[in-house]
Amino acid sequence: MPFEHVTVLLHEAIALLDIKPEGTYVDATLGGGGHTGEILKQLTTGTLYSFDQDDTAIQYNAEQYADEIAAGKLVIIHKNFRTLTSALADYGVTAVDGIVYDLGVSSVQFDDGQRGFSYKYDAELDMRMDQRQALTAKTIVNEWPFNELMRVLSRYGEDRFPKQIARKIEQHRENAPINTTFELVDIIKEAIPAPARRKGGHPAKRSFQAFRIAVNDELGALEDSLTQALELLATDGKISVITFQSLEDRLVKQMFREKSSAPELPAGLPVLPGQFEADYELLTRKPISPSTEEMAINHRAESAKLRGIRRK
Ligand SMILES: C[S@@+](CC[C@H](N)C(=O)[O-])C[C@H]1O[C@@H](n2cnc3c(N)ncnc32)[C@H](O)[C@@H]1O
Repeated sequence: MPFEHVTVLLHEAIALLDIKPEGTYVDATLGGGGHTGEILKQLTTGTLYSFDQDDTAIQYNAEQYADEIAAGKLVIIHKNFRTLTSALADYGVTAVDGIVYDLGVSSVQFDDGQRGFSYKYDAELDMRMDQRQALTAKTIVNEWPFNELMRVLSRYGEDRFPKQIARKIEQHRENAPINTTFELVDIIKEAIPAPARRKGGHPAKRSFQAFRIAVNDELGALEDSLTQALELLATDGKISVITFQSLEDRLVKQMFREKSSAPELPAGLPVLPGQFEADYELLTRKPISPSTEEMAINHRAESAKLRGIRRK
């Protein structure tokens, strides 16, 4: 099956890394291998370590980049990127020159009717990026208590009706388990007041996003991984991150801002030059968005934002 994922901000994200041909790089989100391919083109004696937790992405790229893998130029790692430091240490890597993140799910995951990510296809409620993981959307929807459901819906979906949706889920699952995406869509539609149902896109969009983030602990994994990535950077090393929704973007923005701000000066003490400077600098004061041309040909690009940071 062809892996039909159109890479967003391909050149911009890699340009921010300013690749050294002999350097050590990480693609934290291999997917269809778009960013990986771009980095590989620029490496001579350097090495790229590419992570994905999804078996489909791993299999596809193992074939696509068989020559680079055989030559030792590319190492594919089938792990969650929250294990960044330990997974790289397994290969003797303790410092890197650049890391790229292109977050979320790929079009292949989203459009695979069997994976349960989309409200457009009827499937078992799954939503796992990592097929080896135990927790699925079905467990969350059927077993998590009302308060947890409400927290997930309001925090990760910024849903307008978290209480109503959580209540409706609770009522339905008392009678019979909620097994499929379409059953969940119907319950969400039932819970949302009629006038609101017609506004702001598909009524289940926000709730599906919320459950997907919870199943994959996307924000937790990102925070853990970025904390490690910042420490792994060598001097002049860079990170570029593409986000697709406001919660992720806020997290990246805050972490980068904190790292690139000078520590507070102790009152009254003499300060030596350079003593109280931040160790990192922002490469993007404002996030970079895709061009109107890119947005016109790829609707996934519409919400994308790219941020970068450099270790001094
Ligand atoms: C948007 S796609 C990346 C597309 C890729 N940059 C390209 O050009 O084809 C995101 C990929 O990252 C993977 N992914 C997301 N979160 C992950 C995590 N915490 N650990 C490992 N892989 C993750 C997903 O499985 C998916 O394949």
